[in-house]
Amino acid sequence: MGCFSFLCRRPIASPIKRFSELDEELSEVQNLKLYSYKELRAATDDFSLANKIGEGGFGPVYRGRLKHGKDAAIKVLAAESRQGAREFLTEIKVIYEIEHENLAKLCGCCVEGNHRILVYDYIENNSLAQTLLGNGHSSIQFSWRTRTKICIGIARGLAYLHEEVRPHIVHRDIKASNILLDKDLTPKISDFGLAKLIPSNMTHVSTRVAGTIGYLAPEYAIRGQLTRRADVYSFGVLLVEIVSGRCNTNSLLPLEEQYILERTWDLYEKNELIELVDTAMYGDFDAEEACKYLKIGLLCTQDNPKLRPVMSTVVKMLSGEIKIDDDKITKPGLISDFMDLKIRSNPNKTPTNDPKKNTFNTNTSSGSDNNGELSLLSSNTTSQSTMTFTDVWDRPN
Ligand SMILES: Nc1ncnc2c1ncn2[C@@H]1O[C@H](COP(=O)(O)OP(=O)(O)OP(=O)(O)O)[C@@H](O)[C@H]1O
Repeated sequence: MGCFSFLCRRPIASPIKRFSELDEELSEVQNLKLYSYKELRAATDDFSLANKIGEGGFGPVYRGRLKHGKDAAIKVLAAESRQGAREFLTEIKVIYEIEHENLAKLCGCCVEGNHRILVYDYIENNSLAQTLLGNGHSSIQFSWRTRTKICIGIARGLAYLHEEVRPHIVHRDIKASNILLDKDLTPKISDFGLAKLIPSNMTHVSTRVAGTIGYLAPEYAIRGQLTRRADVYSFGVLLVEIVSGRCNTNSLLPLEEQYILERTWDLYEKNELIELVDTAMYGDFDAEEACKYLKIGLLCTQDNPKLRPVMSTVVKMLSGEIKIDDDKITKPGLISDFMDLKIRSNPNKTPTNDPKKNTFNTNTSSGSDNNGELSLLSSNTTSQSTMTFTDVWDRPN
């Protein structure tokens, strides 16, 4: 059995050089609210550990109170961040001045010396990864009604990005840790650092592949051809996670249950989809609607991207405005089928169910900054294991 590992080999450019090139682009963003480092330092009590609320691939995130009493989430680009200055700029260019009930609001940024900091509206109830999929570490009860509201909200946010904003925006990293919940549990899509703008005269863009294993559409992961249907695929995976209350991959389960899409398809074929619905609701849900949601998840993750519905249609399906045609569902696309690859954890590492730990990044274009190698980027939330990722992919005989 051939076995090879993909390590992070991205050369780390001098931050000053990277910043000066990108600052020029930043100056083109109109009406950008700039915060001083001093103000953000005061808001977070000198970036104290007590105010730290999380850590992603970008760097640490702090809760802070701004001058006028408004709470903010303050995301500091870490010097060693693998997402880096480019993602900082993308985030600003893509979502600054875009407002929608289901999108996290970027209020402004700080660009002083080597400091690069993003400032967002503070969203009270953490992410879906930390709450619904957080293995009981949250006191929030996700009733069936709450789940439907969350699914429809995310779908609306995506439909807005895909179909209403010009040029259209593909998020590229839709996943449970990028869906934040406000005080009313309204979902807010966050983290636009990987987003791409699709010019109106183009059906797709060819790009370096980035996203998270388990949510990546196979045709995008393999060929790097990005369309809005790649987000639809990721949404489909997320939808099944929300209904089932489990992560897309769980290596602690029996083999046939480990991968959520394989499991969903298997149950769909046996007409037993109800088995997948989260037992944490103790049977208190609308069974027909829950199975319909799972079928919509399957429609969104079909292997042929053209068969996946567009997000405005998904909104209508979820809200019952249009009926779904059961007979039209075809098998989900799985990266493992596509590449004949199975993903397994490094045997020396404790298996993880943390959906936040598998950010995938490969360059399909020539002249890449990592020589076209596949790499797995750590996006750990724990401070111990930042950027040391050595997962192994196995190629079966
Ligand atoms: N606007 C916000 N309001 C409240 N908390 C936030 C906000 N933005 C981020 N957070 C918190 O910070 C954590 C880290 O967020 P971040 O977007 O940097 O990384 P991530 O999505 O968890 O991981 P990755 O970088 O791999 O996508 C989130 O899980 C959340 O708990």
